[in-house]
Amino acid sequence: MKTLRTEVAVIGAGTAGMTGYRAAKAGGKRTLLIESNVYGTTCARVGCMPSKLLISAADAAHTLHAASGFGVHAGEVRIDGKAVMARVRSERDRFVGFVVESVEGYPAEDKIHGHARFLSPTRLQIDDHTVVEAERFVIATGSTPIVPDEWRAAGPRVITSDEVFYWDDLPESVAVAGTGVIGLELGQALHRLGVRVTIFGRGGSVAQISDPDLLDVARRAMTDELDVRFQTKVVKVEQQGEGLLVTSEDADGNLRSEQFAYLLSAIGRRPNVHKLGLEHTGLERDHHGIPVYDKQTMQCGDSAIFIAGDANDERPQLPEAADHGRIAGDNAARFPDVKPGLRRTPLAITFTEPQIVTMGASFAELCVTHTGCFAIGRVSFENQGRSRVMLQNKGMLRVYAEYHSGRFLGAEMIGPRAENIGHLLAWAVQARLTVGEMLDMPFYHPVVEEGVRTALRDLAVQLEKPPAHDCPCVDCTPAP
Ligand SMILES: Cc1cc2nc3c(=O)[nH]c(=O)nc-3n(C[C@H](O)[C@H](O)[C@H](O)COP(=O)(O)OP(=O)(O)OC[C@H]3O[C@@H](n4cnc5c(N)ncnc54)[C@H](O)[C@@H]3O)c2cc1C
Ligand SMILES: NC(=O)c1ccc[n+]([C@@H]2O[C@H](COP(=O)([O-])OP(=O)(O)OC[C@H]3O[C@@H](n4cnc5c(N)ncnc54)[C@H](O)[C@@H]3O)[C@@H](O)[C@H]2O)c1
Repeated sequence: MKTLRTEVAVIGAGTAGMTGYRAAKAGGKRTLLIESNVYGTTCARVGCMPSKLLISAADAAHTLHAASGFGVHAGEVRIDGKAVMARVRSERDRFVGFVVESVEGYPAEDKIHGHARFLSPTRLQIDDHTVVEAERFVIATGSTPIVPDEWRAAGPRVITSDEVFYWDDLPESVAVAGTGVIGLELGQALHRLGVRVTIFGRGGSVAQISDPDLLDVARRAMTDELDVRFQTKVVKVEQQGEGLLVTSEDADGNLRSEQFAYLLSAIGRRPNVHKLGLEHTGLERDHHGIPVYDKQTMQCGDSAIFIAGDANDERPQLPEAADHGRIAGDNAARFPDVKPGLRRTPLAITFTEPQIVTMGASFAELCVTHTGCFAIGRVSFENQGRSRVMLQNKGMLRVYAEYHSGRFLGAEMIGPRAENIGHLLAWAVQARLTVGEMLDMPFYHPVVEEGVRTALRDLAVQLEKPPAHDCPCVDCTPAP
């Protein structure tokens, strides 16, 4: 058994681990980066990039279908599944290549391959070949898709997003479990590429939306196009021939069994904190087993251990993993003189059509932090000028601001160009603008942003009224 001594050990070479490694090195510390799997990160290999590649192919197919609404007829649309998947894989490999190249640029003596597990607060076991003794640690171990054991038992046709981007061809049919971000993004993309898709939602949630009024609009938008069955659970999965027999149960207890080529489990991801030997660190952990940590410094208690990225489950998105990693690596180098790092305004985008975006404080969060003291403005995109012009007139924006100060707090939206509007509004939240200041900004014509102005004007009117005796959260039941 080899023993290595270092100042900082970073566990996991994903986005958070790579930025953590670079920050600790920039802080002047001898740093080891430990990875148990292949290099390339979840984002580039099986996450953000390949999913957006698949969605772009689906958008191309959809544009052809939607063209007839403008009187433009493209003829018969033919989707070559092998060509679609070949582009997804080859472009994905290109992105992965850049990441791998970066890691290859790190000095060989800084990298160890193997699964890391804590033996004590200062020692790690790497597989069965090395013990690493370190003064400080960054846990950046990412997350893993959840698949219930009883589904897994039905064999290899039960898959997760990890497998989709290795397909050579598009399958005939896919059942998707989960109406979260992954279920809706991939479910809609596959549907638009000609795959028979049914999406099962055990409740009524739609991606990250928490505003009940918006949820209604979003459920309608999704069911208008897709076979989404809300309040319907997958209760049994059996292997049948080449595929699967999936039995579901709706809210009235009706059972239905259908054949699909695959079942895609998109019911969430679990932080990789369970096979890390955390019980040997003395760290306090929450009920999910995640060490209790400070969201500004990423420090676990007052220890020399920091946690970053999906591993801490705070905001499991790529830009957050990078920020967490930078803060954790920097503070590992500075320990014990840790300092708060830059945390940005929350921004989450679901790349469905219509796109879904939340930024700043969500409706559900405001119901806790601003009970009775936030106002709501809204706009529907159904009759919004530019949205109708583009035949994308679906969705709604709900904007929130604080009474008295008029400060803009956040928004939730499903609608056209939401990825861009989300950025605009997130910047306004971070700049601590008031609704009045936002309305003083320029708005061109005819643009979707004029819809934002309508919502802000509505919000300004609501802010003029005295706060309702009823908290606006009377209908604030937790998102199902
Ligand atoms: C299908 C999909 C689509 C997504 N799309 C988007 C998107 O559009 N936009 C967005 O912002 N985010 C998106 N995300 C989320 C984003 O990919 C993740 O939040 C981000 O990649 C997490 O980075 P990370 O560094 O925390 O984890 P990872 O990149 O997973 O890195 C963790 C690393 O730790 C290693 N590891 C784990 N345990 C150990 C151990 N004990 N010892 C050694 N190594 C270990 C793992 O092998 C892995 O390489 C998507 C995710 C998925 C799955
Ligand atoms: N565009 C993006 O930024 C993007 C894209 C994909 C993934 N991601 C990240 O990946 C994370 C994981 O995505 P996800 O879609 O797997 O999780 P999610 O938390 O977004 O959604 C999981 C869904 O599964 C449902 N569910 C949970 N248990 C279930 C069960 N037993 N049966 C049926 N349904 C069940 C939940 O109600 C929820 O609707 C997200 O939180 C997101 O941060 C981001």
